[in-house]
Amino acid sequence: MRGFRPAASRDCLGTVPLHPAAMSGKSLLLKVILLGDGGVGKSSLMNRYVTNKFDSQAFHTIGVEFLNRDLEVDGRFVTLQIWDTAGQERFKSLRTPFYRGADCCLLTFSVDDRQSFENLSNWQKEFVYYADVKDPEHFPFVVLGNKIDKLERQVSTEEAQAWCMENGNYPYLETSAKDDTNVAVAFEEAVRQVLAVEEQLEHCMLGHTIDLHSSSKSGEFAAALALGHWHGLLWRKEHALLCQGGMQWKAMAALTAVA
Ligand SMILES: Nc1nc2c(ncn2[C@@H]2O[C@H](COP(=O)(O)OP(=O)(O)OP(=O)(O)O)[C@@H](O)[C@H]2O)c(=O)[nH]1
Repeated sequence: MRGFRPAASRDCLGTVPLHPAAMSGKSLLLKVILLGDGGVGKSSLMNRYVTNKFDSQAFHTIGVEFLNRDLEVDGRFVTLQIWDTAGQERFKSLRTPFYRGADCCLLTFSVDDRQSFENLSNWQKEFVYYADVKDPEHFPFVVLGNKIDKLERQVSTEEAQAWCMENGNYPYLETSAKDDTNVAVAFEEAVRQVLAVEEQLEHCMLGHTIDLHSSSKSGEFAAALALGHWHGLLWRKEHALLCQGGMQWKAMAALTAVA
């Protein structure tokens, strides 16, 4: 039986030293959130990635906690703010208020725990509802099958990949926080997914800014699309306030001008 430790008392809350790019305000702050059943290894993945430590007797999380890590992905400097949540049902009311403003959701299960895999849909729905995601089809989810170091699996790679394909074509990665397998790759993939959405948004905004000055039908269509995106991307609003000179600021400024 594992013990409990209130998130607020965890001594690992905090940040690693910022990269110079982050300190100069050129780093993008991205909030990613780890969701999944209690015991699948969310805290272990976060701690492995940020502190490179693994605790075989990890405590259950109560509420939420977060750690920051700076990284560079495809030439972009990013400060990743990783939010670890309590997976146990009894802590639902403590974790859900923290979903809003997330840029990416890492849906996590354990490959040796079938129930945790079957609960992925519930986690996805809970996130969409409490994060108030207006456009779930385009929200960047990444699915992690953790504990692949364990010999007895209850979920095959093929089955997990099929679920990802059917539920939004999400990237799927198999990880082990214990062995440090694919942990960095998983968080980098989360960043890539967010950046891909950002690039689409920026591309879209550039197009709309030009078209809105036109009185043509295509201009009207572009305006409708722009406003559609505005509503679809309202979930980003709070996050934009947290960004440090990243793309969101530019995108939000453009959207405000359009609206
Ligand atoms: N073998 C193995 N054990 C792991 C791995 N990741 C985590 N564990 C163990 O699984 C147990 C649960 O890990 P946690 O990281 O606390 O799980 P969690 O998802 O954060 O759990 P909650 O805080 O209850 O939501 C701990 O005993 C960990 O040591 C892994 O990759 N392989």
